[in-house]
Amino acid sequence: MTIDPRSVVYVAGHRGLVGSAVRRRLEAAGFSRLIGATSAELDLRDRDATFAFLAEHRPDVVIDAAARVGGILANRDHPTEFLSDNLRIQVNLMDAALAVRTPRLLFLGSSCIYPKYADQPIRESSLLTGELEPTNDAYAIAKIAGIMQVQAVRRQYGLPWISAMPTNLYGPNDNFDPASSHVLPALIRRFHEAASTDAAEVVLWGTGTPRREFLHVDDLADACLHLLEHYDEPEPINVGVGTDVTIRELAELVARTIGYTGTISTDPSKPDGTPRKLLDVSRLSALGWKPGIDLADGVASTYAWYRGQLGGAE
Ligand SMILES: NC(=O)C1=CN([C@@H]2O[C@H](COP(=O)(O)OP(=O)(O)OC[C@H]3O[C@@H](n4cnc5c(N)ncnc54)[C@H](OP(=O)(O)O)[C@@H]3O)[C@@H](O)[C@H]2O)C=CC1
Ligand SMILES: C[C@H]1O[C@H](OP(=O)(O)OP(=O)(O)OC[C@H]2O[C@@H](n3cnc4c(=O)[nH]c(N)nc43)[C@H](O)[C@@H]2O)[C@@H](O)[C@@H](O)C1=O
Repeated sequence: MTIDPRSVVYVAGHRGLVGSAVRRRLEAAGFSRLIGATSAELDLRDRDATFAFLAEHRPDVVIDAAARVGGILANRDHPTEFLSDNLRIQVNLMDAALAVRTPRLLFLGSSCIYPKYADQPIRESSLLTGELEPTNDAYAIAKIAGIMQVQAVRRQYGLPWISAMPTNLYGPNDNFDPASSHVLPALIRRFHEAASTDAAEVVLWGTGTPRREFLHVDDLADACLHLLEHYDEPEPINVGVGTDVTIRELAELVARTIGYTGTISTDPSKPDGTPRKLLDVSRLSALGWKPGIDLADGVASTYAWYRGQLGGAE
């Protein structure tokens, strides 16, 4: 299924890590009729406003990259908002898209939808086979509901909507706030500040032993376009790189990239989360897609981007 570059594409959440990368990828592919709205302009939790926006623009394609997103502590400490906001955002968006019969929609979930102790690497068929990781169960349940909504619309209305489940992402426009960010931007900031101040020690949350898989967001954006053109099944499809590292290994890579030579220690009073969540990407590979940015290069370019954002504030 080729997507005509003259299509009207609504990227919900276009200023975020994922949405901004998807926009860049679509622009590079010649799409010129991209629409978007900030959360201040259109709060997707507002059902009437969301219906009015979709009725006005009638997009050919909707990519849902709008969500309340955060790292392990933000998820653990704000389950109410992670459940309620995400349910409302995705239900309103998909109901409004259904009302105007949007022909193609991509819903983005996350690898945290799978059971905490799923067999590794995690196949899509692991969904709903075991207990969730408690630090992000509220968020995961919202995302699982989104997958179900896509499947229900496909079954009842025959629209070729799809869901993709990315692994942990990073890249430009990530959230670098120490309290609410994911691990990779958190470590870039912490090691940068430690190197700048000659700090003797950098402390990692948790034990440093959990394993995570990291995908550069430009690769995810490329995969999103590939899926819109090549994937049309009700099951969600995993998007990852197929390899993972321990958090300590990630920290050592970030330290090397930044030139930090002090001690790296751990704080086991902070949660580890799930011990491992490596995605099985064989279904995506069979569609002819593979990632292009390796982790060391991706960390280096993201660090360069971060420094660029600091400008004169360093
Ligand atoms: N980051 C990661 O590691 C991963 C992310 N994902 C998924 O990718 C998607 C995007 O995540 P990511 O880009 O990282 O998140 P970001 O926080 O970077 O971006 C989220 C975007 O959602 C928008 N948004 C939030 N709330 C609302 C609202 N009420 N109304 C309208 N827009 C809203 C924000 O808009 P504004 O800027 O205008 O406020 C923001 O641009 C999510 O579905 C997430 O689950 C999946 C796996 C891993
Ligand atoms: C994408 C995914 O993101 C979340 O899950 P997570 O993978 O556990 O996310 P995380 O990136 O925050 O942590 C990864 C690991 O890293 C360790 N860690 C060390 N030091 C820091 C640190 O400084 N910050 C953070 N955040 N983590 C740290 C941390 O203790 C953990 O062991 C979900 O809530 C869910 O929202 C989701 O879908």
